[in-house]
Amino acid sequence: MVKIAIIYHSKYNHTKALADSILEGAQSVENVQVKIFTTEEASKPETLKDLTDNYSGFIFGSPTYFGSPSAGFKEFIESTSSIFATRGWANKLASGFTISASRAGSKENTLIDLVVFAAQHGLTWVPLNLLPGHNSSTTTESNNNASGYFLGIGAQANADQGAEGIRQSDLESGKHLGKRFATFAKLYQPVIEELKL
Ligand SMILES: Cc1cc2nc3c(=O)[nH]c(=O)nc-3n(C[C@H](O)[C@H](O)[C@H](O)COP(=O)(O)O)c2cc1C
Repeated sequence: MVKIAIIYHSKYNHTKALADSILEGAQSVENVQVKIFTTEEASKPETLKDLTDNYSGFIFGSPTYFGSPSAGFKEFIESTSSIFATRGWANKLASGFTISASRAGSKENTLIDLVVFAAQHGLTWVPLNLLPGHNSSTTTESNNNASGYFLGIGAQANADQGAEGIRQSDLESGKHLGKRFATFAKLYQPVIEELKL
């Protein structure tokens, strides 16, 4: 069974809600097992070993704090140093998502940081592949990928609300990414096996 993991950090549950929507999309794909981890859980040595030995791909999620991944997510990044050194994640798949209060809010920078993290591990990045949803006089924020990101999901949540303040269209984008990533992981599995060190 192909296994994928969603690994996220969230202080106020916005990133968590987005992670849950990705989980829902990924679970709709047969013969793929998907598990969700907080960065705290994922950083434990035994979990890192399990992720390295048994998983084919990771979807990374962090809120955008001051235009970059949160300190919690960065701690997770740094906990993977020994895997980096032994190329334990090389040729597996990765994708990513972030959320912030502003429509833009410097989210692109967070996504780029996630791509660089993945590239340093030799992970192969799966982009969102949704057209920008809200870029004309006839579109609204209720269209998927309303903020028009390409690398991954750049979602928006109102600063004065909990998970109910997240755009529904972003949660739909989450389901899209989960389903797309799980499908990729299933089809890509022979490549991962072929390229195993
Ligand atoms: C320390 C801190 C820094 C933040 N920096 C940004 C930012 O750079 N851009 C932005 O649009 N929102 C920013 N926000 C708002 C958060 O990105 C937003 O509330 C997000 O949805 C929180 O996700 P979480 O509930 O998963 O922690 C910041 C919030 C905090 C607490």
